[in-house]
Amino acid sequence: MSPENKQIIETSIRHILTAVGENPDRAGLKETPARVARMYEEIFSSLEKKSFDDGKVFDADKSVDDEIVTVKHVPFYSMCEHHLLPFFGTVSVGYVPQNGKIIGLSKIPRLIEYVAAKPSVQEEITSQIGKEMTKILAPQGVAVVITARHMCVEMRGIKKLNSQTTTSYYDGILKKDRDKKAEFLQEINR
Ligand SMILES: Nc1nc2c(ncn2[C@@H]2O[C@H](COP(=O)(O)OP(=O)(O)OP(=O)(O)O)[C@@H](O)[C@H]2O)c(=O)[nH]1
Ligand SMILES: [Zn+2]
Repeated sequence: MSPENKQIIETSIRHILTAVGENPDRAGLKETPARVARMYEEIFSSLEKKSFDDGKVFDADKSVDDEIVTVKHVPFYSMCEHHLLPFFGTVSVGYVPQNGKIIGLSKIPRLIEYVAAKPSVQEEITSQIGKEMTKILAPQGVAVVITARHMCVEMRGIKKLNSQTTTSYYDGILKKDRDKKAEFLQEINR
């Protein structure tokens, strides 16, 4: 983020603090605008990256095409685009390789972090992760299941504490083949 844009955030946070009735110059708040600017740079970092460029792919033996690769319950944090409050939970990603192409296992959590690091809604990050997996690997099939808690639902408004939202995206063989889909779901629910 450019120094100019960080300065804009700092000034805006000062305005917000004043508008809600706070004194932005009191000791506890003095550093807050700069802190918030640094935080936004971090949690919205993917807005400055045009695309995900860290999906290392390996060529493995073709027999891997008979497997379902599942990386499950990866924690994530994002910010809802309606209220700029956090929503967070876990993501499980499964795919069936094609032509022996497999992705480095750490790259799936990296992809999740990339997709989540911007204002968003849960449904969109679910399908974006699935579509990125397809772009990187051209697998026979992909599945993404996200379960999350939304602070905008829990701490304000309707105030439904501990409620959870689940979203899922299926493509290819994991959409069409009931047995494969059931195997994936059994694995993530085990
Ligand atoms: N579908 C979906 N909705 C979301 C997500 N995050 C927040 N929302 C919802 O976005 C909606 C925004 O509704 P509005 O009526 O414009 O805003 P609001 O007056 O603050 O709504 P309430 O939260 O009902 O008080 C709310 O129903 C939120 O629960 C998300 O990831 N997906
Ligand atoms: Zn919200």
